[in-house]
Amino acid sequence: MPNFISVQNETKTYNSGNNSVTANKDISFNIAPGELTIILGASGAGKSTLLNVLGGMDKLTSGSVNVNGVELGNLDTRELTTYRRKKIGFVFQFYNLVQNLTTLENVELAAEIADQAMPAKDALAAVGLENRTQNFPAQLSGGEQQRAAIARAIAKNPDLLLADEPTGALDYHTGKKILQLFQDFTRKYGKNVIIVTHNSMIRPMADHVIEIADGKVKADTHNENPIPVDKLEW
Ligand SMILES: Nc1ncnc2c1ncn2[C@@H]1O[C@H](COP(=O)(O)OP(=O)(O)OP(=O)(O)O)[C@@H](O)[C@H]1O
Repeated sequence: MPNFISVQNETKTYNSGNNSVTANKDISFNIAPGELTIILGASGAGKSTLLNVLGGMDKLTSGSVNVNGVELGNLDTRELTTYRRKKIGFVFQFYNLVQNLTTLENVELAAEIADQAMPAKDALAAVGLENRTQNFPAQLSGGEQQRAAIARAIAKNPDLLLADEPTGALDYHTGKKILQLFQDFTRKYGKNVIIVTHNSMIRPMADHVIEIADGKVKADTHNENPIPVDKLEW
């Protein structure tokens, strides 16, 4: 089976004034279609940089990053914007919902920019928020806001769902329910999810674990039998 993602010698250097930081150094790995992947590493290891490159929010400095046949290094800024809008769903640690729009409107807004969007109400039902569609983000708990953010991401019907520390602001039980949604999403739709985290305790839930340290790949392993999130303890 061809790879869904192929990263070869990806390097990302940030230059500001006289300073330059190489956040990703010669990173290489492959991801198969339908995999739930965890990118694991300590703070500052370069995880968010890698996720931002995969999601088209940042341009790689050198190497090659191919996502579902799209060679990201060949895209200009406009093409990268189209890629980001149409192909990728994002979930962030602090939800990033638009505060003056209702839950439903937040999801509709994202669905509008995608080509094959799912109805916003269906996406909200998939995350168990069908009864909160008219509430504003401030009227929802943290866990509910993250559900809304996941609904917003999956409503785009993306090729790839990227989540950066999606449980970082949530308590243990709420965080677990959110992780369950990601696992359900991959299993139900056969789509790829990549979760970036520093929490190594959740690694058994993934099909594939890529460990990053000091901007490099430290380990690249697969779980033969990933554990359902409800069986996971940490
Ligand atoms: N836009 C930027 N400009 C300059 N340096 C940056 C930028 N983004 C990240 N860096 C630097 O790149 C390195 C890796 O950062 P990155 O955010 O990718 O790490 P991380 O593993 O996601 O860390 P954390 O878990 O704390 O978010 C750090 O030294 C960081 O300061």
